[in-house]
Amino acid sequence: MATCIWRRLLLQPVKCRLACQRVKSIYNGTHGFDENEIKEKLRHFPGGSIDLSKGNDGIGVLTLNNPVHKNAFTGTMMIELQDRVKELEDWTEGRGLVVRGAKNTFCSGSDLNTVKAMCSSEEGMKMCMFMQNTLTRLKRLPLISVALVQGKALGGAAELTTACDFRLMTPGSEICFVQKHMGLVPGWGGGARLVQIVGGQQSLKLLSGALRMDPVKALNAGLIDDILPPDEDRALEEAQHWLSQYTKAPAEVIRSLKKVVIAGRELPLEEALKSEKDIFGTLWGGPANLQALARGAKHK
Ligand SMILES: CC[C@@H](C(=O)O)C(=O)SCCNC(=O)CCNC(=O)[C@H](O)C(C)(C)COP(=O)(O)OP(=O)(O)OC[C@H]1O[C@@H](n2cnc3c(N)ncnc32)[C@H](O)[C@@H]1OP(=O)(O)O
Repeated sequence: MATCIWRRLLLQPVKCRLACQRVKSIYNGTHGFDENEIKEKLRHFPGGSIDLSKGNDGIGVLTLNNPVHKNAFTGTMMIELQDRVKELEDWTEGRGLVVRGAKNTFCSGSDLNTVKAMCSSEEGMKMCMFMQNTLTRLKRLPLISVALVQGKALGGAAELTTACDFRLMTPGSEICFVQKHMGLVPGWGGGARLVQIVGGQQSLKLLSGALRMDPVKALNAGLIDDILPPDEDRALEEAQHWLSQYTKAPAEVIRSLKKVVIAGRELPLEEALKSEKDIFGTLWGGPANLQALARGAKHK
């Protein structure tokens, strides 16, 4: 289906096509998915918040905030996550994003009270489609995102980390796909994304063993990109510093680079190549390009 949407977009004129890349959800009415219906249900399970701060430097910080329950996702937090992702889609100055949990822990997955109250297969599927839509949009944001894992990232939270471009862990933290222990498989798209990140063999081990991945194991498995120094209170600063090596350039350049990678990741080769050409065309002869030429940049 995603390929179908991309195909349709690629038949449109360049300007419109690039604008339309914002249509990024997987499920809609044609799949029998009624977003308003599931949102109405999720509203019955309130608590916590998803906070977004957007820095003047183009770096955002998205905080899962429900520390009394280890930042577990309540129903309203799922809705708020979607709202914040929409806000980020409209943030044209954005270049980077850190996703983290409040109070030095990451997130313990879905709120178990919400899970217990929505235990029919039909309700589970609707929640799963809602979260897949949101996390797919998060992964497709035209900015570079990094999950900062302090403390535990369990179940749905482990899936959330895979919806970021990069993952960082602090010493003592843990990522664990506990779904097997809950009699489940990943449902927020984390299974498919995990395979893209670490490959099929490693994914099978991580999921079927519900392996508890400490930072060293996670780094060796290719699940994370780095381990931060052991100063919990400076972790956000360290993550922002780490991210800055990938975001130091004009916003339009970073955002275009991410779009090229999304196309390469998601489209058949010929379509990805055409998309790359279109994106290239938006930068060639533009301000950043002309300034670099005027500077006579050397890449020693
Ligand atoms: C797998 C499916 C997936 C989905 O697709 O939706 C899910 O994500 S289901 C959720 C999977 N996660 C869990 O099962 C986590 C269960 N919790 C734990 O294992 C532990 O609480 C912990 C996260 C390892 C933390 O342990 P500890 O440091 O010892 O703290 P407490 O256990 O005392 O927790 C403090 C407080 O927080 C409540 N809590 C923790 N996680 C959740 C949660 N996911 N939902 C609701 N509440 C949660 C915990 O019950 C404590 O509350 P109080 O007892 O009221 O103090």
